[in-house]
Amino acid sequence: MEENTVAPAQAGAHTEHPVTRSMDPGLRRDDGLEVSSKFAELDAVHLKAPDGAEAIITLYGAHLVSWKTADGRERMFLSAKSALDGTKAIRGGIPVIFPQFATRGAGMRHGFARVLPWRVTASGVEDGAAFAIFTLADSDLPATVATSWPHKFTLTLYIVMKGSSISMSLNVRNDGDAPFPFAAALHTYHLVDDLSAVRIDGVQPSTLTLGDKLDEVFEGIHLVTLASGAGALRLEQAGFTDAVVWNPGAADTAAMSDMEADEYKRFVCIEPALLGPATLEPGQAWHGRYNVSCS
Ligand SMILES: O=P(O)(O)OC[C@H]1O[C@H](O)[C@H](O)[C@@H](O)[C@@H]1O
Repeated sequence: MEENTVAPAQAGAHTEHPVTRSMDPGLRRDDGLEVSSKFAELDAVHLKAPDGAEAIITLYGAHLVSWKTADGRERMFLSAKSALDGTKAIRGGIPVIFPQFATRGAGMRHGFARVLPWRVTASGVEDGAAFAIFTLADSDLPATVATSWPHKFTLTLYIVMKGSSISMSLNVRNDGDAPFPFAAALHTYHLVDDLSAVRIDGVQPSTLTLGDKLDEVFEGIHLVTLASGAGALRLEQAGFTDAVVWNPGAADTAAMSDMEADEYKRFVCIEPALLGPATLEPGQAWHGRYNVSCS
């Protein structure tokens, strides 16, 4: 199985997902695999590594809503007012953004992947790490969505974690006979003690700090460090060429129905992204990789 690190992306490669190739044939998979738990009203997979690290991923959006490192510390922000019933995108954790980023296109804001139920196709423990694989394909789309985005594709999200690290790999494959454009991101809401103490390095020549609202795209990103009262995080990305740093600040938060007034002080989004849009040729696949390590 892949190590808990980010390997270089292979844009345009035809390779199968590394875990799918090496998966123990004895593991439960496809329709033999049981969804292990509920998170509020949503079906979810609860990953537990032997060292105590834990993660919860809802099938709705293949959305990681909680990640606790082996020391028991929660690392993800999740709004107390977030919808958790499948009627609206979850506010916090790691939304999967595909095939459109924000309003950069004519489709659904931030795409449909975060608001549709995915399938879990494998999960288990291997080499001391807990992992799960989630899939969404064109055949899973409701007719209204399929009509507005009429392309044959398979999205695969692989999550593996142990100790103080988590790795995610988002793969997009074009299963059709015509090229399609897409954007993708892992819209990570990092939990912090105090937004004003946040220091971000690796996105611009100087350290980036946030006082209030910020919504900025940085290009050519590989390694970002996030320091805050909650410790330091090392964020590595490959395939995702951009990083979006976002916090709504006080005024925008007040206007949001799914956030408490003060909650903006407790997170910063640093989102590995391929804003492109990139074009994927028939039969080709794109791989975006992301690793978060805490110290
Ligand atoms: O409210 P959402 O649709 O979840 O979007 C939340 C935010 O996502 C990204 O960070 C964008 O850059 C922001 O402009 C947007 O406000």
